[in-house]
Amino acid sequence: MSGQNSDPMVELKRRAAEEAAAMVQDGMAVGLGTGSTAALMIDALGRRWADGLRFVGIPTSERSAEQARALGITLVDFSTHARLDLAIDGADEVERGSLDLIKGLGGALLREKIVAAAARRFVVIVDEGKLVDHLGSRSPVPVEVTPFGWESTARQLGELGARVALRIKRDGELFVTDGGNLILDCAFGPIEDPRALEAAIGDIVGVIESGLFVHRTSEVIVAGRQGLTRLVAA
Ligand SMILES: O=C[C@H](O)[C@H](O)[C@H](O)COP(=O)(O)O
Repeated sequence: MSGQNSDPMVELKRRAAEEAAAMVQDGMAVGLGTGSTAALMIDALGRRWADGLRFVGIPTSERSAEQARALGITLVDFSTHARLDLAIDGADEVERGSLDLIKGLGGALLREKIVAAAARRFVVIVDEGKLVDHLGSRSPVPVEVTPFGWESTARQLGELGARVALRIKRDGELFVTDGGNLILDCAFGPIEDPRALEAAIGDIVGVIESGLFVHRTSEVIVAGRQGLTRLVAA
């Protein structure tokens, strides 16, 4: 992920990732997100680590763990760090105003949500194309479910008004999360009340977690063609 890229938006996302990485201070416990934008941030942290910054990280996926480890970053878990100073991650959609999110198109939503919930500050980095007026406008809501009975779980998610698709990889194999579960991508269209929908999804037996992140975001760093913008939760 390191090195120069000729795509101007990737360069802007790299700047946003660097700005987020600059928030990490010596001695912090930091949640390390997942996805292409979070990978730019982990790269930026790797450069700071090489310059002498010392912190510990809890990764939100095996992918991010591997990347961080390769950069020499010390990784820990919740047994020693039940509370994190900061977590930094990408998102699939960010609702203007509320800064509520949809996450999980990369399949890491469960660990990402656990890490975000444990963090004193949760900072999100996105490009401006991820900003929406209503969550669900473009992205489905990924829902992690147990493999046992997933068809029944899918039917109940459908009854909430979603078009439900079991996630399959490009090679035709089932997508299986780091936790060994399945993902149901639930297209609801624009969501009027994300908090109520998150609760309704969570009530369905077989659901482990949804990719709706409501009232969790502290700050969003947006990479746009005009430069970087910081949006702060009210
Ligand atoms: O499960 C994946 C995560 O929620 C990602 O943070 C999200 O999908 C955004 O990824 P990207 O930065 O690659 O668009």
